[in-house]
Parts: sequence; C-alpha cells; structure tokens
Amino acid sequence: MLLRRVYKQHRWLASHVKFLSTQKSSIDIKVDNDGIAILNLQRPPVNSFSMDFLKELSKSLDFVENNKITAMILTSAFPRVFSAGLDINEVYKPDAVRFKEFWTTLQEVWMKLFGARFITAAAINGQSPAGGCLMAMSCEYRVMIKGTFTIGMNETSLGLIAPTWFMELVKNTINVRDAEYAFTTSRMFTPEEALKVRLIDEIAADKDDAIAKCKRFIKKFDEITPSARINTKMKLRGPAIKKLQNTRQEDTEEIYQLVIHPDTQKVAIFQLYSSPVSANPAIITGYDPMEVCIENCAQCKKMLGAWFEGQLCAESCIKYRGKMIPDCENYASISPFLNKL
Ligand SMILES: CC/C=C\C/C=C\C/C=C\CC/C=C/CC(=O)SCCNC(=O)CCNC(=O)[C@H](O)C(C)(C)COP(=O)(O)OP(=O)(O)OC[C@H]1O[C@@H](n2cnc3c(N)ncnc32)[C@H](O)[C@@H]1OP(=O)(O)O
Repeated sequence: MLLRRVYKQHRWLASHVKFLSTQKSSIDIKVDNDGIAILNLQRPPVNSFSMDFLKELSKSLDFVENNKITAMILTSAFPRVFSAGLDINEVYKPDAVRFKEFWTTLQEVWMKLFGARFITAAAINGQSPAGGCLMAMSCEYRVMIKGTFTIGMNETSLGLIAPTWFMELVKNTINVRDAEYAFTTSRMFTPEEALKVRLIDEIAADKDDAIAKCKRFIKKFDEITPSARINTKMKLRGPAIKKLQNTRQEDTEEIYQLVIHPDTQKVAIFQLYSSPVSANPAIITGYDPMEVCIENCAQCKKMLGAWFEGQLCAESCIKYRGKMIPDCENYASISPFLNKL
C-alpha cells in the first residue's frame, strides 16, 4: 500500500475532534478508521454560507491539512439540503466593508478547498444550488443521492453573474456548450441529468451509499504514489488559483456592484421568504408596491419570528401584486400569516 494512512494520529485526532464538536460547531468533523475526515455541514436551516460559516469551513480545511489527513468527504447533516449557497442575509442590503470581507473570505475558502493537497469528495445528499454547487464542484469527486433534489448554477435568476473562476471550473468539468446553457438559463439538474453532463460522477441510493462511493474513489489512490498524485493535482489546478490570486480585488468589486444593483436586491428579499429554486424569476417584475410588501413581510418575520409565516406573506405579495401590504402593527393586515393564535 503506497498511501500512508494516519492511523497513529487517530487517538489524538479523536480527542481533538471531540473538543471541536463541543464548541457548538456548524461543522462536525469525524475521522474514520481509514483516516478519512467526514465533514458534516450542520448550519441550520440550509447550510447557507454566512461569513462565520465560511470561516469555520476554512478552519476545518486547515484541520484536515495540518493533521496530514489523506482525504476528506463533504456532506450535509440535513436530509434535504446539501447547501443553499450564499446566505441571502449577507447579500441583502449589504454593508460595503462587510460584504467585501465576506467575498474575500469566500475566495480564500475556495482556493483552500480547490487547491487542497488532500483528496476531496462531496456526498451531495440534497439540494445544491449556486454556491452549494460550487462547493461540490471544487472537490475531485461528486456523488449525489437520487431523489427530487437538484444541483446547478442558478445565479442569473438572482440577477447575479457567477464569478469567472466558478465559470472556468464548470467549463473545465462539463463541456462548454452545456456550461453556457446551464449558466445563462439558470438550469437546475436532476441527479440523472447532472450525471449525463458529468456535473457529478455517480448517483447513490442514500447518504451512506454516497459516502461509501466517495470512499471507493478515495481508495483508488492506494495504488498511486502520493507525491505523483499531489503534484499532478497542483499542476492541473494551480493556474486557476493563481489567476484568482492576481484578480481578487477586481473580482470582489465586480460582485459587490452586482449585488447592490436594485434588481439583485429585489430578488434577494424575495429569496428570504420563498423557495427560489422552484420559483419563476420572471414574476419578480420590480413593481414598487410588491417590493414594499415583501420588505414588510421581512420586517414582520424579524419582529415575530416563528409566529409569522414569512414565506406565505411573500407569496401573497406576489399573488396580489403588492395590493395588500402587511403592517406588523396592524393585526388585521397580518392575521392571515400568524400561525400560533
Ligand atoms: C468552495 C468554496 C466553498 C464555499 C463556497 C461557498 C459559496 C460559493 C459561492 C458563490 C459563488 C457563486 C455565487 C453564488 C450565488 C449564491 O449562492 S446566491 C444563493 C443562491 N441560493 C439559492 O438560490 C437557494 C435558495 N434556497 C432555496 O432554493 C431553498 O431554500 C432550498 C432548495 C435550498 C431548500 O428548500 P426547502 O427545503 O423547501 O426549504 P425552504 O425554502 O423552506 O428554506 C428553509 C429556510 O432556509 C432559508 N433559506 C433558504 N435559502 C437560504 C439562503 N441561501 N440564505 C439564507 N437563508 C436561506 C429560508 O428562508 C427558510 O427560512 P425560514 O424557515 O422561512 O426562516
């Protein structure tokens, strides 16, 4: 066996991992008997990337790297969502300084994951739009579980243009025609469709099967000289990382300008209270009353929390085109959306 596993370190790792998981972490790390780290993403409700979550992901990747763990599998602790991508709260009415720090953190995490010296695989056990898709695509191998889940790049439906480095990654994974079609139309792929265009490598019956299939991929490297594997990966992936390193500021400025555009902001507030992957972005037509209506729904949700059905409220704004604007202090206007009376 050419690949040196890290059995000796397991006792220490086990105690260290236990320590990490007592910190109310959003990522649970377990190192199995084969020396493979399983990173279970568990940030409720949908593993969306907030600044803190990205920083935690960054630390988790450092943990894997620094402990010379040979391979890592990314998966979700939730039964229906792998990751919903960027946290819409980071995108809605962003503070310029914070947003730029957020995006810089995202770039760093991407470079760390994409350029990891250890083997990376994703067991995609649920919905995986936009940033969720990028995270999976940055791994070396992807197994998605069958079901009604989709994966894809829905950025244009949000008024966003995916960063160049993400486009390059997709273009280098599936063919250019499929990439162009998928990006421009915000196409979401079922597992079968994703397999057909090679967005994913395998389909699994369930999460355990997905992890087992990822492990089977990782096992292949038992027969490969570690330094040959690592250097080959670095030669293939290095240029894309270098390219981003040289253009980080422009990339950040470009995405910030896109995010603060009024059209993107309208979609962002709608996103907070609906299920956008299945929504038709064409209904977000930009009428001011509807925008005010949805913003009020957002405010009531913030004030009333679990008592208030934010999604129902936003849907009703869309249905009635903003003709019945809720006022959080007017009981009659919000009673249809109160659920614990
Ligand atoms: C490799 C690098 C490492 C990391 C990279 C990370 C990111 C890279 C990113 C970026 C580069 C490319 C740019 C990407 C742009 C984006 O990612 S924008 C975000 C796009 N995301 C979406 O469009 C998904 C939106 N969500 C959904 O479609 C559905 O919620 C989902 C299918 C995920 C789940 O559906 P369902 O199970 O029915 O749940 P709900 O819709 O009811 O949602 C449950 C609660 O979760 C809240 N929520 C959903 N998505 C987000 C989100 N993105 N941010 C914050 N919160 C979200 C939703 O509001 C519900 O909350 P509530 O219960 O009502 O309080």
